[in-house]
Amino acid sequence: MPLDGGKPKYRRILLKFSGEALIGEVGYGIDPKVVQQIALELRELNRIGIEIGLVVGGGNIFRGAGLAAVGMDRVTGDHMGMLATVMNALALQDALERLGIFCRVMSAIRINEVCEDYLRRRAIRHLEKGRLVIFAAGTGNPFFTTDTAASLRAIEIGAELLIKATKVDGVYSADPLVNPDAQFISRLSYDQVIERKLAVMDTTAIIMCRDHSLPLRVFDMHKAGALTHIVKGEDVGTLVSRE
Ligand SMILES: Nc1ncnc2c1ncn2[C@@H]1O[C@H](COP(=O)(O)OP(=O)(O)OP(=O)(O)O)[C@@H](O)[C@H]1O
Ligand SMILES: O=c1ccn([C@@H]2O[C@H](COP(=O)(O)O)[C@@H](O)[C@H]2O)c(=O)[nH]1
Repeated sequence: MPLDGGKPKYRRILLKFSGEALIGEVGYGIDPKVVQQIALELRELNRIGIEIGLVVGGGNIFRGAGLAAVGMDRVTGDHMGMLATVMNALALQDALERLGIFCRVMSAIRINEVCEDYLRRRAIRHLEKGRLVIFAAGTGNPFFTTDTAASLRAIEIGAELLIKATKVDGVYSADPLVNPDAQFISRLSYDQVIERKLAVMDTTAIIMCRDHSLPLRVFDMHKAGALTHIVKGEDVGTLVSRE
């Protein structure tokens, strides 16, 4: 969806996609149709000069906690989870490049034959040159999540907004996929998310956003055009900020 001449509100954003949402209709792994849809939306933002950092989860392939629950060493499981995010990042890079978008995957774990190492200054340089940067392998440390990696990278690169693209259309009073009576909430403070234990994003990530006054928007990644509306400053999904 074009911006119709409207000036974007944000110049640099960090977008976090759930890995699980990449499953789409294929049941496991990566649905090429979902990846293509995401790439098309990102092309529009890239075209109008928005600097885009991306973090993608790994829940469509492995999560360390899930592997530990069936007996695997937790750290090994987390390493597998981080490697899963690298695979997702490569799939997104491929789809973006096929649409003509310049893109770099930067990994928090060294895999030099596959992608670049994460270096903050180099990442910022890529963004300034109009390249989309996909931050892979989370924080590079076990016991963290890609939500926390997203808030960390957003703060490091000076993003003006952290956007969490997920399966639900915002933050609810309880998990809407579990509780059909959950109420949608359009605005919240960081402390309200923490005190009310609203589990849409992990607490470490919310605390980092709070401590660095980084606004967070949660929206449904399947809604076509929603990203463009967000970048224009429109009220899509839920905004978590200093109130
Ligand atoms: N209060 C709440 N409001 C909205 N969603 C909630 C809430 N509590 C829990 N959730 C759940 O949180 C999920 C958001 O997490 P999501 O699956 O997008 O990310 P993730 O777990 O970080 O990614 P991945 O799938 O890669 O592991 C939503 O799908 C929703 O079901
Ligand atoms: O900094 C990090 C980020 C992620 N992991 C591991 O990867 C998986 C997948 O990430 P999700 O955020 O759950 O999508 C996660 O479950 C961890 O096992 C990590 O160890 N460190």
